[in-house]
Amino acid sequence: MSVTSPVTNLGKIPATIITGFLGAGKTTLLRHVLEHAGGRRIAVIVNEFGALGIDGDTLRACGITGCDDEDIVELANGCLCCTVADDFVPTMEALISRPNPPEHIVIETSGLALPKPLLKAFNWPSVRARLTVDGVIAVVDAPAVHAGRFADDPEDVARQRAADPSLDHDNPLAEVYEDQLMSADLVVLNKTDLLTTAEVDALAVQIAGIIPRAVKLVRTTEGRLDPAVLLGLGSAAEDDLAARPSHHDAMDGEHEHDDFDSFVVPIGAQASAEALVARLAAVTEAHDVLRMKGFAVVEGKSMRLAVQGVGTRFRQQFDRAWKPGEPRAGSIVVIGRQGLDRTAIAAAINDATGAV
Ligand SMILES: Nc1nc2c(ncn2[C@@H]2O[C@H](COP(=O)(O)OP(=O)(O)OP(=O)(O)O)[C@@H](O)[C@H]2O)c(=O)[nH]1
Repeated sequence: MSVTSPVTNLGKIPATIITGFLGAGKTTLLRHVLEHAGGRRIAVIVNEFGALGIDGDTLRACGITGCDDEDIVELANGCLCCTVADDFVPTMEALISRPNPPEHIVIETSGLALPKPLLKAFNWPSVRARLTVDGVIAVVDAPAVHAGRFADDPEDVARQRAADPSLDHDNPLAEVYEDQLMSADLVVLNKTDLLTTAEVDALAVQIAGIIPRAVKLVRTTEGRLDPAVLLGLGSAAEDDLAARPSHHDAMDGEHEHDDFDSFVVPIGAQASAEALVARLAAVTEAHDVLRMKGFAVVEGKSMRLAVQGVGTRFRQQFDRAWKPGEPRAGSIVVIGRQGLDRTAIAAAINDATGAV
């Protein structure tokens, strides 16, 4: 199957931005795109909030034919929206200056990144001359929205607004979520397997109410969408910034993700995958962790265990063999609101007795 680009911005390389909150399913969707790219040369830039490049590693481990390691560029440890000048622009310049430049670039932003500063970077002269934003895709974790994870506590907002009338939200997750939606050309309502059709219908209406433009919304599970739906939107979003309002516009350089914290916990060899995941889920519950992901060594197994947690929902799989010479060491990235008790969380993750 082939994916076509629009004729607008002729000669420019199209770039798709995939945004969406922590754990919404961005990497899963991207992996599906790469698996169904039909031979098209796609370069990927993955940005993560945590200091370990888990997403890049996950994509490399998938063994997609035609997807070379050099086509996956990681910008770890920071949010693209803060490191646009230092990291993003030079990376894009290097990609498009290759002797054999990519036909399409897909950028997976960190779950906490605000897309607007990234969109603005497409107006830097060196970038604008060769690239155009084909589209911004916002991946939404349908069950997380349904559970109210991005909602404000109305009483809390009323109380805080009494002191500060300019207050918008009390929940920093709400601001990141809304910013990501408001920048979108296409909304992907993912993880619909975990809700009823009526619940998904209600979410679609709720989301349409947040976005001030008519934006297409598609529903899916495991990001299983035809790349022809995702690539080739031809939005030239860099010319259309005013239509994509952001909380950040009024924030004068402050970033919502200052409200979040991330750290890495090294873990020893595990007696069992199930016991590890049960322990991680208990720690998540006890400490209100938003996201965990990482790799582990399991005794007696030649394969690496990949672990993914979104809230208390965990998945694990042996994703590939440990490579010769690769240190057999496990680590888990933990992401949550500021104020996480790092010492207690690290101790509980490593406590085989199960105390949290
Ligand atoms: N039940 C269910 N789980 C899903 C679906 N899509 C993705 N997942 C799982 O959700 C978890 C997070 O998926 P990722 O694709 O890593 O999410 P992400 O948005 O890239 O995460 P960050 O990069 O950390 O923000 C993984 O365990 C996925 O297997 C889905 O449609 N249904």
